[in-house]
Amino acid sequence: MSTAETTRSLDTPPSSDLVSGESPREGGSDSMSIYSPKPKVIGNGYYLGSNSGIDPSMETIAPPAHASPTLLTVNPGSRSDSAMLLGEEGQIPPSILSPAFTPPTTPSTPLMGLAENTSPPMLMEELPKVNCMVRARIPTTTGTEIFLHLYQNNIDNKEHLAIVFGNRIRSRSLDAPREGETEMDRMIRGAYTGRLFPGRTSSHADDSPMSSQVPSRAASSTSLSNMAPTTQLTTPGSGTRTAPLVRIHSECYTGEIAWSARCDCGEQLDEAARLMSLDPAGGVVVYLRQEGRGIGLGEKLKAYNLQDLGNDTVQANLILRHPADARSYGLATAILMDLESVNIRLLTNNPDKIAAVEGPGKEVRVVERVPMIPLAWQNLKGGVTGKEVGDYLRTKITQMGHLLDLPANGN
Ligand SMILES: Nc1nc2c(ncn2[C@@H]2O[C@H](COP(=O)(O)OP(=O)(O)OP(=O)(O)O)[C@@H](O)[C@H]2O)c(=O)[nH]1
Repeated sequence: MSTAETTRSLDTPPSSDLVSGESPREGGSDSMSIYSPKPKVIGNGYYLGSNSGIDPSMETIAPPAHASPTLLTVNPGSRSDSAMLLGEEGQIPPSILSPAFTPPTTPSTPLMGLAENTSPPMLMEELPKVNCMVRARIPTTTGTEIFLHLYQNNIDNKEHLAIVFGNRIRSRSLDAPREGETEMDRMIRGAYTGRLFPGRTSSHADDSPMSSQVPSRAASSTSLSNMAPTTQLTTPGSGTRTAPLVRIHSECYTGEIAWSARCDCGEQLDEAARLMSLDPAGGVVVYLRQEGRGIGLGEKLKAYNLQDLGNDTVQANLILRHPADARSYGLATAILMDLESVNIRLLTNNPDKIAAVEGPGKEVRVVERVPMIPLAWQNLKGGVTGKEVGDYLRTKITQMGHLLDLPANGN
């Protein structure tokens, strides 16, 4: 399934009309982030892992991505490929340390050093507030119909998305009545039950001939509060599975749009969609606009050049003064709560993502992890292959703790 349309930027200012997660608390957005390793920050801005030979006492708060770089002296005893880039004096040429021109707007907090990569992620103190602005039915090229939900939030000005499979999952914030709106307004923003058809006049009643095939949840505030959740707790691996499949997917322009074989992001998105379209419990792809593990597209492209110069995906981020992973998942937690999908089966190999998406108060529960095994490693067609993706996957396993066994053939 093509994902091009889901990644087009529609940046708008954050809305003041936001619906909160279930247990909002006081606090600033600076505490929003979780998940990623905390970098060592040298001087006013260079990140290195704890195996860098740098005095750990120098660890401090990460500066903004556009902060001026500070040159770094590396430990001569641990000279690596990346250190080779640092020049004869062990210093990074200023030309490498250009400011981030596409800094992420999703806030993230300090991250842990690489050696601490497997320790539990810090959880945010407060979930962001999210509001589903509009929803629309998308018939896809595979024949599966999806409902695309567009969200605004109170911590960045990006429009994050939820791609909903099946007809059981609805957004509370979308369905909530808005002051002064007409039935036509509701239908135009997607707050209808069932299916739209020419001449339909009510968002609630569905008198279409296809009504038996579509959801029939009423969309009033009283009926919403009485609604049963779309998910029920299941014992993993047994019984009827009613928890939806969920994929928390981070934007990857290169892998989803530019046919990149450097990563498996496009393959993962397609495979998640395929699995969800087959699953009776339905599914949600929460599509977070945190390109390049949160560093932005421009910085990711620089990281690719550094990879071509002999560094791996983690080293490249570090050389560019970014953490190995700058993402956060509070928005995903809040969106899943809004979709009343609080017991989920999560498609991931990333252990930190599991802990992070559950939220500070376990607002969401991952009742099962469903691994994402690269198609090529299963000898299936359609997978991304090649040296670059092989190196990338190996680094994620060996350095980022991803729960995946390297294939015996070393593919
Ligand atoms: N900085 C950087 N980001 C990358 C690189 N390759 C892919 N990405 C980004 O990584 C993100 C996807 O992360 P992955 O590590 O593939 O997967 P994950 O979400 O951590 O874990 P899974 O749930 O198991 O897939 C997307 O935002 C991509 O744009 C790279 O070499 N450098």
